[in-house]
Amino acid sequence: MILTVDVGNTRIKAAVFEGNIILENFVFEKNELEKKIKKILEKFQNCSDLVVASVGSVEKQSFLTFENQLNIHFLTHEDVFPFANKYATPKTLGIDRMVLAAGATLQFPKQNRLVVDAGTCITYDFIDENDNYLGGAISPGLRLRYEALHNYTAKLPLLTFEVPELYIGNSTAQAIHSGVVNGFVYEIDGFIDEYRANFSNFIIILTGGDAEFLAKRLKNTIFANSNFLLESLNQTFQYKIDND
Ligand SMILES: Nc1ncnc2c1ncn2[C@@H]1O[C@H](COP(=O)(O)OP(=O)(O)OP(=O)(O)O)[C@@H](O)[C@H]1O
Ligand SMILES: CC(C)(CO)[C@@H](O)C(=O)NCCC(=O)O
Ligand SMILES: [K+]
Repeated sequence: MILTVDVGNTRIKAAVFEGNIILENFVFEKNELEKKIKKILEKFQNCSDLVVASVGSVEKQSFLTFENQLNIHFLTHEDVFPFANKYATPKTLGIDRMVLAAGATLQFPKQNRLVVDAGTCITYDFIDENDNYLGGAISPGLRLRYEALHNYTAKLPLLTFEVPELYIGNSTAQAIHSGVVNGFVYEIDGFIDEYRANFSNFIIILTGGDAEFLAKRLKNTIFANSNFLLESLNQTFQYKIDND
């Protein structure tokens, strides 16, 4: 059994795998990290390896208390990945994006792949059919957009996600919901259209905290899987074992 941990900028997600099957999913806050992992390992005593991708402030040290229970793999740029990294600044590429790209490369061989991760930030990652990672885009995620409008103005309230009734928002609240939620959907559809116009033989994978909502709203049809990063962590680890 493998315990995979995704430390995002907002929260931590984890899953226990037996082969390719998820036995259980977990979501928790950073300050609960040690307590929660301890609990997971009490329940799943056959876990042999812990695989972590962290883009948050959690460092490798936070996992070392579990070192005598199982092997710790804190993924970095030094690990082996199944694609050629053509990013101009490969060392600053987020480890979550590298893991997503690895999952896309391994799961969807010999085709162009676009991974859209709608989390704290929206990230777009493109790996071509020859397994070259080319880059993509980073933009503010849904909640970040609501927060930015409030934090950087005097008059805009902090609202939480609500599906707008209209695209012509007829009140402050409806205008904000329309701008944030419709803008978010239009952005993603716009990017997908652009990629589709330039590449054929093409798969789009959608994941992240807002994937479920998006899957219903996008005009483009896509492969949506909220667990794609955790599944990709499991696959990246298997790949590392086979190729190290
Ligand atoms: N309970 C929740 N807490 C925070 N965000 C949530 C929650 N449920 C859904 N979301 C949505 O998920 C988005 C954050 O996504 P996610 O949890 O994947 O971010 P994250 O933990 O920072 O991960 P990553 O850094 O990998 O994007 C927010 O925009 C928000 O709309
Ligand atoms: C963009 C985020 C915050 C998304 O989680 C993460 O991948 C990150 O911190 N990336 C570093 C910058 C880059 O990927 O080029
Ligand atoms: K993200």
